[in-house]
Amino acid sequence: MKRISFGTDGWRGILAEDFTFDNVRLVARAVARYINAHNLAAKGIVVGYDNRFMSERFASEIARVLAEQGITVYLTARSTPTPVVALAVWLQQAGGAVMLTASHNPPEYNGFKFIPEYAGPALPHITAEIEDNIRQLQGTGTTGEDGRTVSSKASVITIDPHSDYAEHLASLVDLNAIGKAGLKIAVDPMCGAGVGYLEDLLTRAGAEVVAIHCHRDPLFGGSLPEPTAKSLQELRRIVVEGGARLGLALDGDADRFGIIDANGEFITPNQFLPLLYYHLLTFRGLEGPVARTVATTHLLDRMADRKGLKVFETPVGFKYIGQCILEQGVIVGGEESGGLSIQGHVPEKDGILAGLLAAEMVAVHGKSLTDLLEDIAGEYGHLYSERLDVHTSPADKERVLGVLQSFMPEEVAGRKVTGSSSVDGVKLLLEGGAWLLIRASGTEPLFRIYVEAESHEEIKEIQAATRSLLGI
Ligand SMILES: O=P(O)(O)OC[C@H]1O[C@H](O)[C@H](O)[C@@H](O)[C@@H]1O
Repeated sequence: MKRISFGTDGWRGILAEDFTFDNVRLVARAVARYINAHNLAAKGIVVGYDNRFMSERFASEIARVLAEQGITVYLTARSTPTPVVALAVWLQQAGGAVMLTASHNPPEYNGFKFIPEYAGPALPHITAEIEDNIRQLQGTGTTGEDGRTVSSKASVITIDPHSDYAEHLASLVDLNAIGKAGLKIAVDPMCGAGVGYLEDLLTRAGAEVVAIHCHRDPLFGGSLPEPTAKSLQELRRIVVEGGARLGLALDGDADRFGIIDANGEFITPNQFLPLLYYHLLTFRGLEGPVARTVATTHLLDRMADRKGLKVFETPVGFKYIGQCILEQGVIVGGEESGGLSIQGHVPEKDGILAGLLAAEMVAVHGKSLTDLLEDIAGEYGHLYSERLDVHTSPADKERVLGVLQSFMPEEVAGRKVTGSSSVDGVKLLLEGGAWLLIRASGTEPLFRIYVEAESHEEIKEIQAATRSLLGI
């Protein structure tokens, strides 16, 4: 059996292979120990789940195990997005949450996220404590207990935070403007836990909504519940043929966003984050720093620099961005993989919020996102970015990790290395404003090579040179 560990965002495993009832009970016991050790049992814990195979059964088993350990459980009445479960921690003033989801992974996976009391993804010292608890429980042989004979010491209360969440979002987004603009918007929740959320909020705002993939399908129609350009072809077609002003998509647990503009172009997170920061600074008149991961566009830095504002650069993982939202007063924080949140919201990424903000921007500026991008390029110049995911064999992975330990070339593709960072993986800043980052993914068995430069040609050259330097 594979060692149970929490990666970039939670423990993920293949159903029936690693993700078994025994293991889920074990991890739930480990979380219970954490909650009890920190005197949070009386505050209770929220348990939510996505639309994956048997997620509801896993969730009720977790609820049972936690209640047996004397912890009050707030179990969601139906599948619920990760950001809604995070908000429920605030609403219930709970001691944390467990969210059953493998996010955008293939259908054969399920996963277990722990959201502590602060309502964002768990920081490494917290997941390390839970992992220690797992090892201790394994050591005492209590691993696979099914505990059915023990009676619950605490109650399991059913909750449905949908309407409170909708109300909260209405305080963060200008729904009136969306309604007034009479936008037609196509929505694709990709059969995930976000089904019903964007459709409901946009319809209530007064937009005309066309929605696809609004039913539960644990196989996600044969593709991945990941809102990328590749997987949003159908949404793209509906936007273009149906004359919609936007296409908005979510991943399997609705914490990530995917956006299609009126002309059918996929707006990457690295394009959307600067658009949003620009909107908040100029239109909403907010003034405050921004947080981005080390893998996310430096266009944000250009905007912040112009206003003398700070940029927080974090390792990959929204857990770090969430902390900047909580502690550094950033007005927006996000990452290239499609996560963002803003001041006033939970420090958890929220694809529903991101989609609504995109609609607000189109409504209030009266322009498409592509046109707004051109406006920004006029002021701050063009920056393009691309990520290459490179699979390696386990042996090659070790070799590449070894090479990366002292990877400091003087130049890459004929461009001098002018600076470096080891916040996460190896990041090299190149003359002329380009940069590259190589790191091992914490959620998939591969390396990611991220490059940002002023042209696509430059990106290709830097990618090729990096691959040949690393031999991958
Ligand atoms: O690059 P990885 O380590 O695979 O992480 C990619 C992404 O995985 C999850 O979705 C996390 O929630 C994100 O914060 C992270 O950016």
